[in-house]
Amino acid sequence: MDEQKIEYFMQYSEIIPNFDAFMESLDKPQPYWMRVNTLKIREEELIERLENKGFKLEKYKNLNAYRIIDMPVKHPGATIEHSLGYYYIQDLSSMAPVLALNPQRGEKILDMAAAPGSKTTMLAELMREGTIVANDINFNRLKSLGGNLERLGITNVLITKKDAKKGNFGIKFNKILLDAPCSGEGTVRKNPWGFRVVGDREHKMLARNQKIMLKNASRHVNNGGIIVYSTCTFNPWENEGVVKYGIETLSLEPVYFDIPIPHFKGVEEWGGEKYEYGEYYKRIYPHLEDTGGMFIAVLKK
Ligand SMILES: C[S@@+](CC[C@H](N)C(=O)[O-])C[C@H]1O[C@@H](n2cnc3c(N)ncnc32)[C@H](O)[C@@H]1O
Repeated sequence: MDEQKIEYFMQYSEIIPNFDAFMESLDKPQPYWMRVNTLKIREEELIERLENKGFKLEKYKNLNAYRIIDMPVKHPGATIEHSLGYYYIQDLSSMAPVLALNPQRGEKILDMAAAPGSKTTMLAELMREGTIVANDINFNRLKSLGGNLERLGITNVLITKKDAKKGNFGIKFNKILLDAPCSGEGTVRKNPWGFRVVGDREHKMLARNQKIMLKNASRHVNNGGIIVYSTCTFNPWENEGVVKYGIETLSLEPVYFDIPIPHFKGVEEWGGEKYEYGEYYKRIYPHLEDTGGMFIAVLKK
């Protein structure tokens, strides 16, 4: 990692537990993870097929998620099984917001910033039946989303192209996933060349937009319904700060939840701000399970 990035991540030395291990992990290439698409194939059948081809896979707990230890191809997407939609390449950390949302058969779910659809496709796979509205503002990313839905054989998703800050979706939902656009610090291992260091001003601007999106999410969820707010960044202004706004200004209620993926609780103080309810939030760090990073909170209306 170059000096600029080292200096950048040092701003989190007080809040990220076992910080040396965290910094070391950022320098290591991130292993690939995959999720079996049981809408198209049985888990055992796919694993047998891939292992016969020379893949070495490690199942993760009772999830249909696997760490790819070794593979006979340069990229895990370069197989016929992938083209057939039998599996989806998705980091374990990115599965956590969907597990927190806990989709159920028959629900109406809005995925407000959905493309390219890692979480939408996982929602569809877990809920089997029901309706998902998958929204994004970026046309090219929406095309990838459409391609992924088609490849995975998912037919219960409506795609919309609205601004999550102000778009009106016409109906209310039982559950909303707001996987918000963020500074993406948790993707630095996956994309070391694409990762851009940003300053306080940009973090604050992102947080402002995230709050506006959360407000729009709150307008679209039924009373008693839940919003899962997630980002793939570590910055507390974009995480605990946005959720604090949801609790104090939008009258949302934090909900305790659990996920089978190692994590730490939310931050209580950083950058001149104090935050309550840390124990309600999950922070997934790269040095815990050799993944990317993720923040997740569940809020009830
Ligand atoms: C973190 S990514 C979403 C990843 C996606 N949930 C997944 O798991 O595949 C954030 C997304 O927000 C979208 N976005 C940015 N600004 C937006 C806006 N104003 N309204 C809707 N989507 C927006 C971006 O195009 C991007 O696809």
